[in-house]
Amino acid sequence: MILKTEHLSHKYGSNWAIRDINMEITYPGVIGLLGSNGAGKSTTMNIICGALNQTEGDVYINGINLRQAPEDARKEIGFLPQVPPLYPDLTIDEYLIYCAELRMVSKDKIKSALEEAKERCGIAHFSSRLIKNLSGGYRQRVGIAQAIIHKPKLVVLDEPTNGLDPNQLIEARKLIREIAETHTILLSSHILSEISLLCKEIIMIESGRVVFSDSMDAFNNYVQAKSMLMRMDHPPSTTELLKINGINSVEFLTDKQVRVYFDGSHDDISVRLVEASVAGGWRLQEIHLDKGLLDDIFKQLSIQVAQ
Ligand SMILES: Nc1ncnc2c1ncn2[C@@H]1O[C@H](COP(=O)(O)OP(=O)(O)OP(=O)(O)O)[C@@H](O)[C@H]1O
Repeated sequence: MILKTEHLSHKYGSNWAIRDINMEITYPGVIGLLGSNGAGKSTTMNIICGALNQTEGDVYINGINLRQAPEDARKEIGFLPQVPPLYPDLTIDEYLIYCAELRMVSKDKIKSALEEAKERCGIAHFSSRLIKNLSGGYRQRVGIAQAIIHKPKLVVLDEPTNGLDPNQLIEARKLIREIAETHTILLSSHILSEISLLCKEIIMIESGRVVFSDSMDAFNNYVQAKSMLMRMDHPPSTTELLKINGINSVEFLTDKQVRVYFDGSHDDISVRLVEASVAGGWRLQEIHLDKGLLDDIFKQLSIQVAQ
């Protein structure tokens, strides 16, 4: 068992931020913690990493109770908080050596741990560069390097891809996948597509409670798409679209983009739409499922959980 939380609850003042969070992670890979802003992701992660003391409940890292044996448990955790704890006036080497010492890496192993972490995160060529002179993407790599320098079993990354530009995003995802080959990663995001790109398993929280915990495939089956987005050069009229079996309403977003709402299987609907496009000369350029806004998914899940 890499991570287990039992009845984890926390309140700030008199307000519960998380309530009765139970999770068990026994497998390697990337596990996604998905939730809208304020759902309780950071609170949960801060507690798991020992940065915040929970009001109630227990955390076990690799079977060790975090409250009872914090030093032993923390050896098995690497943490990249939402705001990376970087020291801008240190060089990468100075900073990572400091982190290794904090994580109680023995003196004779610090040099090799440093080289390995830098190598894995692609920052070896920047060893003596001051952190303040690095781009956002490289700072994030240093943040990940400090989280793995002591080779923990569990690496916790709080919204690690937030604020990165498209190229940095691709690089960061690649790095996270590589790290996941040897560590279990718990990664939070409020962006469903980000989680689905990186994670095979997903834990979803809303208003401080777990509303879904299963594989990404199960999640995709669970969250049924009810609409489809289409872009065409010569779209038909609303009346024409409504004649197609299964389509129950139509919304034009622009004069070329339309969202159709349907009942039944989306495979059947897409076949019908493509056939109608060919027959009617709509010049279909794009068609894809619209999974809906994350808020709607949360609502759908919370209603099911409450029932
Ligand atoms: N230090 C604090 N004092 C009081 N309330 C807090 C504090 N930190 C968080 N909260 C509240 O607890 C709830 C959960 O916040 P948390 O930051 O854990 O959510 P989150 O899912 O990480 O959101 P975000 O993605 O916006 O960081 C929110 O209602 C938030 O306002």
